[in-house]
Amino acid sequence: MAQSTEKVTLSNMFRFVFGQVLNRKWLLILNIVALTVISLLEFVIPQYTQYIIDHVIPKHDIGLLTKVVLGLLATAIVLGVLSYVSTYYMGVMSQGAITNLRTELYQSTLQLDTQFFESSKTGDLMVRLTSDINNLQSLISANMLSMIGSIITFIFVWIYIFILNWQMAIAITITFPFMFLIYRIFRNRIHNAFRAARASQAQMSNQMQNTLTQIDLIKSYTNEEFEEQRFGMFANQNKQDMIRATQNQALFSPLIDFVNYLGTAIILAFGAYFVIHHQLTVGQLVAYLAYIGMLQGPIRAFTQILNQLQQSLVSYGRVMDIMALRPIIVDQPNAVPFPTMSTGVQLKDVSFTYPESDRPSTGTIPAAVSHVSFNIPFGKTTALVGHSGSGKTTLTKLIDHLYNLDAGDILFDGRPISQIQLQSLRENIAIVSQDIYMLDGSIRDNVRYGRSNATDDEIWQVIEMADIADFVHGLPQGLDTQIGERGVKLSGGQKQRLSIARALLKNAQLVILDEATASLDNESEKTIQHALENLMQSRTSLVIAHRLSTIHNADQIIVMDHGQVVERGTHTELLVANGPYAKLYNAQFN
Ligand SMILES: Nc1ncnc2c1ncn2[C@@H]1O[C@H](COP(=O)(O)OP(=O)(O)OP(=O)(O)O)[C@@H](O)[C@H]1O
Repeated sequence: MAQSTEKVTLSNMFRFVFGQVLNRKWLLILNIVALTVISLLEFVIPQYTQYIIDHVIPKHDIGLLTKVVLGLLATAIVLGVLSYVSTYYMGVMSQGAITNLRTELYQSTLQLDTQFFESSKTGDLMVRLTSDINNLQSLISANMLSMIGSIITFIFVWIYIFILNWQMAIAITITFPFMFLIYRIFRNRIHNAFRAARASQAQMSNQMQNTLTQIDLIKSYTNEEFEEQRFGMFANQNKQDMIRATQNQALFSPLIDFVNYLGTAIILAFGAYFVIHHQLTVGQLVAYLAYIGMLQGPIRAFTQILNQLQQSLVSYGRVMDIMALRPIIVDQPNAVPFPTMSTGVQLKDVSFTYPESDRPSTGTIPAAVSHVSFNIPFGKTTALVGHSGSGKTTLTKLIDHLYNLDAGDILFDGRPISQIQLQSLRENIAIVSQDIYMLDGSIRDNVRYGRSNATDDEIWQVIEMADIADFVHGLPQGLDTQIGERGVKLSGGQKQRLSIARALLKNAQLVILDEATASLDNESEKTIQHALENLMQSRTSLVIAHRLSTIHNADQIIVMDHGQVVERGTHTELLVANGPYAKLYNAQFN
């Protein structure tokens, strides 16, 4: 997987998030205008009070009082309307931006190579796609936009106090580096604490995900308590990480306040000195202190927002970890569609070792397949047998181009796999494995996943061929019957036949059966065998089987051991040769 090297910095994060808002720039402008007018109106409202106290009451002018009160109410109404407009459109803007981001992240995740998914944890990915993206959403909020105003105020006031009294301005400016230092120290500490908290949240989410999908296993081994403890451990870790973050936040604000008070004390000391020496009037000192207060306001607001920024920054880093990845397996510029086969598939000296990231941390793993050569002749059935771990499934993944080869080549009618368009390749290969995936939906949805534009007639045709038509006819809602997440309402054999119907609908040129009947008993296997024969009929097929009884009739049998081909021939030839195949066979039947 190729990785880009964009840094996780505040400016990159803002560019990334606000990049999503720029295509709605009128909404952004509307919001900034609304927020500015709201601030102005909020400033005006106390002026009404002041006016009534200072001018209306002394004059006993009831007419003026009515006007001023009506003016106050009118201002309040405008304020309310603007506040509604700004909150509503801010929501529209941030939801739109976040939906875009989430969709973009989802799309780029789906594009990634199999290797990425085999080495990632689902729970962690879920957290990145949901709550990490939500954390970015808070960047597009009224608080964040009002920060822009605060920064402008800060700059103006700072320049203004220099003009008023440069000595005191320098004195107050001396406190800024301390604030900056505190900010730097706590920024890292809060950032690290939040990063740890996100990681432990991902572990919690993984644990939940695993438990919910393996609930039968947990119940049958009565491991509820064990899983509860494991979850408790992750939840506790998350609690501690969050407490650490809170502790740092709690320390950070008072420290910044202290430096602020230090500044005020310095101004009071200097100011009083200047007043005593008649270099400053009392009124000027009071005004100066008021301006210092205006300087400190944005700093305090910023320190509060820092917490949010750090959370968002951690999430941004986690989102970018995925956004920055690019799939390695992509179409070459000269790639062509899958050929209409007439000779078959040829594996030539194929070698492959799983990438470093997929391996267990201890021990070295040898090549999963090494120097494998054989043909899968057109229209014939080739069987692949061998001990567990001998590399059979790996070969099917290589044929489906889920991984790049380390060496050698796989040719489809003489055309190298690297020169065939990925989508076209996978459209022309149907894989039925023992892991049956049923979608949350109807029988029709599940079968039609093989070809999205198939008609009901075509669906019935493949259901017929997969020997499951009687069952589907017997259901009250026929094709519309919901089979629920992971097809819980169907037996293993029924699910397998539906997956065969799906593969039949795909009408692929090459069919791969990877232990397709391994999880079924002998009886079910016999009924499915017929469906499988229909699937393989007049197609080029590769069949992996542990139960050797199922591949007697294969046109050729390839025997694998430790990633290498050790024998090949028909069932009869291999029995006569009395080699590894005969050993496997005798072990099963004697
Ligand atoms: N995703 C993976 N990452 C790392 N190593 C893997 C991965 N999948 C398989 N392996 C290793 O590659 C080797 C070949 O595995 P493979 O699944 O191809 O064997 P197999 O013959 O299909 O086994 P079985 O009959 O048990 O399904 C094994 O040593 C296995 O541990």
